[in-house]
Amino acid sequence: MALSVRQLHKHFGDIHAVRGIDLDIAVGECLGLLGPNGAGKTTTVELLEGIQVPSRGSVVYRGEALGPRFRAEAGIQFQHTALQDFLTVREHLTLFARLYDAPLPVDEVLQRCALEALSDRDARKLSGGQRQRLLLGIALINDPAVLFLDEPTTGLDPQARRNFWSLVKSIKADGKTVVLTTHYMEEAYQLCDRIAIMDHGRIIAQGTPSELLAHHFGGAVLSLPQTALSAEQRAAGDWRAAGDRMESVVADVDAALTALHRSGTSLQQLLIREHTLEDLFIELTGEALRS
Ligand SMILES: Nc1ncnc2c1ncn2[C@@H]1O[C@H](COP(=O)(O)OP(=O)(O)OP(=O)(O)O)[C@@H](O)[C@H]1O
Repeated sequence: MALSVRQLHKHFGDIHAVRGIDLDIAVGECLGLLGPNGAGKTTTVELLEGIQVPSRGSVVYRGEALGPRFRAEAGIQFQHTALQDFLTVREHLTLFARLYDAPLPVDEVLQRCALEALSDRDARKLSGGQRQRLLLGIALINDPAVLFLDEPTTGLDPQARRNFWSLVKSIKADGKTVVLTTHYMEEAYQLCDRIAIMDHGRIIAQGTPSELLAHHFGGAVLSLPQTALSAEQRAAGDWRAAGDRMESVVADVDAALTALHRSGTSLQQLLIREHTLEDLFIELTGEALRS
């Protein structure tokens, strides 16, 4: 295992932010931590990074407590406040490279993160996506074995987000272990081999995306325009609003369609789709992820 966590707890005064987490992250795996705001994702990642000290429990990296080996082999993508005014992209990478005994050549990291054309630009003049690529470059400067990305694409436009995903995929292909927190279901689906869903400081489900879906759902999701359902049906609680339509998670599609047909509901505009991770997230936490 790259990282093993046992019975991890973190208190901030009266707030019990992390409440007994057990987690194993295999070498070369990309693990995604998902959860609603305040679930404890950032605190958990900071405990894994050694930035926060657990109130109770242990974090072990390759069989050892977090120590010099972990610090040499971990890469952390910081928030943009870590960037210095007046320094260029290249100067940032050079500055952070000095912190390590055997950093990667700055030019290699520039190329890796598609920053070559921006190397002399003042970091304050970067777009959101370019800044995230610089922060990723800083995290990669020590050629880490394990990379931590905390909400790396929040606030990026869809194109910049996709570009960032391609970069992370190429880094994964090098065999690096990646720990990622995200609010974006598609990001988790695209990048993560395994997903842990957190709520109220606990992991409430974990597995590969397909395992999670297979374990929690049979059947499918039915979708009808709101106008196709009677007020009584809408109030019954089996249907939830999804834009101008209503959706219902059903275990037995045949039985559900027969019941709808018998009740006189028009099925002309019926859509049937597979379950997604978003459905699972809502089912488990009662909240929608930010899209
Ligand atoms: N340094 C701190 N001092 C006091 N409380 C804290 C501190 N850091 C986090 N918390 C609290 O711990 C809980 C978990 O916060 P955390 O930031 O880990 O959640 P999160 O899942 O990352 O949320 P978000 O998605 O909003 O970033 C919250 O109630 C938060 O207010």
